[in-house]
Amino acid sequence: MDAVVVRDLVVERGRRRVLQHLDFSAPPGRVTGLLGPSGSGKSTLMRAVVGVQRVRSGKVTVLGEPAGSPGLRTRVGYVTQAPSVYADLTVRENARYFAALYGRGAPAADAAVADVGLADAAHQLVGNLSGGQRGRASLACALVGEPELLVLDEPTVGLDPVLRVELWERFAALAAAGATLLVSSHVMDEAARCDRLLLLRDGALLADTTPSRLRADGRSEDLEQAFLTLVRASEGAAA
Ligand SMILES: Nc1ncnc2c1ncn2[C@@H]1O[C@H](COP(=O)(O)OP(=O)(O)OP(=O)(O)O)[C@@H](O)[C@H]1O
Repeated sequence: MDAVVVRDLVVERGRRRVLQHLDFSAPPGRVTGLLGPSGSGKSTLMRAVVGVQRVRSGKVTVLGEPAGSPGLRTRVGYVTQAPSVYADLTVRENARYFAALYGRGAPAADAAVADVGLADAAHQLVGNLSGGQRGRASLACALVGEPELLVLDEPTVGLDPVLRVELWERFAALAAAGATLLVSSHVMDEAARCDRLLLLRDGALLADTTPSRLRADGRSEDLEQAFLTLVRASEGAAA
C-alpha cells in the first residue's frame, strides 16, 4: 500500500489556485523528494498531506486514512520551515518533552538529539542557537516519535554542506528501516539523494520520476540542467 495517495488535488489560497489537479502516490520505505522553485506549491502540498490545508477538491490519503485523521496524529511527523521548539528549554529538554508526549523515554530523546548532530549542544537553550541548529532541534523532536511518515519542509536550509550530507544519510537510513519520507528542497543537488522525485512548477506536477530517469529524459548528468530541459520542453508544449 502506498504511504501517501493524492488524487486530483486542487488547493486555492487567497484567490489563487496554487495546486492544480495533482495526482501522485509515495511508496512506503522510500525518500520522495518534492522539488521546485520558490512559490511552486511545495509547502502547500505538504500541508495538505499532513491535513492542515483546506482543499478545494480532491482526496489525500495517508497511511490508509484521510489526511488529518486523529488516528494519524502519532504516525505522522511534520517539520515546517519555522522551527517549532520551545526557546526557553534546552535542546535535550525539548526532545525529552516531545518524547514524553509520544510515550517514549529519555534514551530515545537523547538518541534523536545525537542523530541530528546536536549532542554537543544538548544543554544549550534553544533560544541561544543558530537558525540551522534550531531547525535541527525541531527535526529531533519529530524524529523522537519514530513516525511512519515524516514530512520535512526544506530541512537542510541554512546548513553547511557536511551537515546536509549527514542529514540526507540519516533520511536514507530511516527509509531503509521502513519509514516513508516526503522531503522538500529547492536545491537540485539534493534531488540525487531521493528515491523518487516529484517536480512541481506553478502548482502542477511537471514530472513524477527518479533521479536516473530525470537525467535520461533531460539528457544531462546534471539534475539542475535536466530539470531546466524539462521545464523548457513543457513551456514549448504549452506554447
Ligand atoms: N497564506 C497564504 N495566502 C495566500 N497565498 C499564499 C499563502 N501562502 C502561500 N501562498 C501562495 O501559494 C503559492 C505556493 O506557496 P508555497 O509556500 O506552497 O510554495 P513553496 O514551493 O513551498 O515555496 P518556498 O520554497 O518559497 O517555501 C505561492 O504563490 C504563494 O504566494
